[in-house]
Amino acid sequence: MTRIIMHGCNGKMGQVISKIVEEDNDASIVAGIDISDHIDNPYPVFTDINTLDVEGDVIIDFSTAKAVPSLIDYAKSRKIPVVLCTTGLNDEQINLVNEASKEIAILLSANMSLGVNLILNLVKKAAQTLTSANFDIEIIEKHHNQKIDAPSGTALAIADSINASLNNEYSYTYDRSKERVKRDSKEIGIHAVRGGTIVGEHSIIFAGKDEIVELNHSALSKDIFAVGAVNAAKFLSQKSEGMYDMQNVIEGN
Ligand SMILES: NC(=O)c1ccc[n+]([C@@H]2O[C@H](COP(=O)([O-])OP(=O)(O)OC[C@H]3O[C@@H](n4cnc5c(N)ncnc54)[C@H](O)[C@@H]3O)[C@@H](O)[C@H]2O)c1
Ligand SMILES: O=C(O)C1=N[C@H](C(=O)O)CCC1
Repeated sequence: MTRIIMHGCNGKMGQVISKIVEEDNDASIVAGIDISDHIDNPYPVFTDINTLDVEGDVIIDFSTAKAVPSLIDYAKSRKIPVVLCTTGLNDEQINLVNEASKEIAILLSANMSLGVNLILNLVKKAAQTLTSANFDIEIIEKHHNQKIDAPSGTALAIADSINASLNNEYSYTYDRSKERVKRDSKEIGIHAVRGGTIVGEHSIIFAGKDEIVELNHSALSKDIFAVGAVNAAKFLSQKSEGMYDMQNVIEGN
């Protein structure tokens, strides 16, 4: 039985995970943490992480980037692994996470779904083949109107995966309205759309002379992220210090 502490338990993802775990015989949520305590949960909820006195095997985090430093401090002090799913972390917060992974197990992933993690691999092959024939690369992501960060963590992870396969020679362009110039061949355009209840859509467009190759992923419910996060929590609860990602969970190593 994996004992989960749910950080951000009263948010949209925290509540989806709470439902998924209720039907899971191998996991339970033993405590939640949320600065907003307006929901009745079947586990105790703490509004301040430093008052949490319930033992757990792993923390799942879906909160906000600002909450990450105190979460990491707590996890280090208790030696608890963290599945970090919050997006929009700045460089300082990412450095903090990387440093902490020398002491505890951390799994950092902008997208917990199987499909997006497959796409992170597929884009590498597509980018290598198509850029050698001068194809341009653009990424469009669409999310609900409650999302704070833009572009999505997933769009950035896809761009990073492509760029790594191209010797990190590409730069990212987020806004074409500022300059009246043609696009550079070594750039990846990244564009965000926000509206309604769109769960999450990502399109990677490779546009060449007279042909276009497009890879698409559509999330039809938040359950796909929750299932991935619970699988990751079970996996990570058994691991010692280090930095992990969803590839480790999918491959079981
Ligand atoms: N990795 C993925 O697969 C994935 C999937 C969905 C969402 N996300 C990311 O997860 C994050 C949360 O998404 P959401 O849709 O659940 O957002 P949400 O706004 O519905 O929930 C966030 C929750 O965190 C709580 N919170 C804020 N500050 C806190 C603090 N200091 N301590 C504890 N709790 C705090 C809020 O009160 C809220 O209940 C976002 O960054 C989002 O981009 C990642
Ligand atoms: O709903 C969100 O917020 C999501 N955020 C992640 C991102 O920023 O990539 C993953 C998809 C859902």
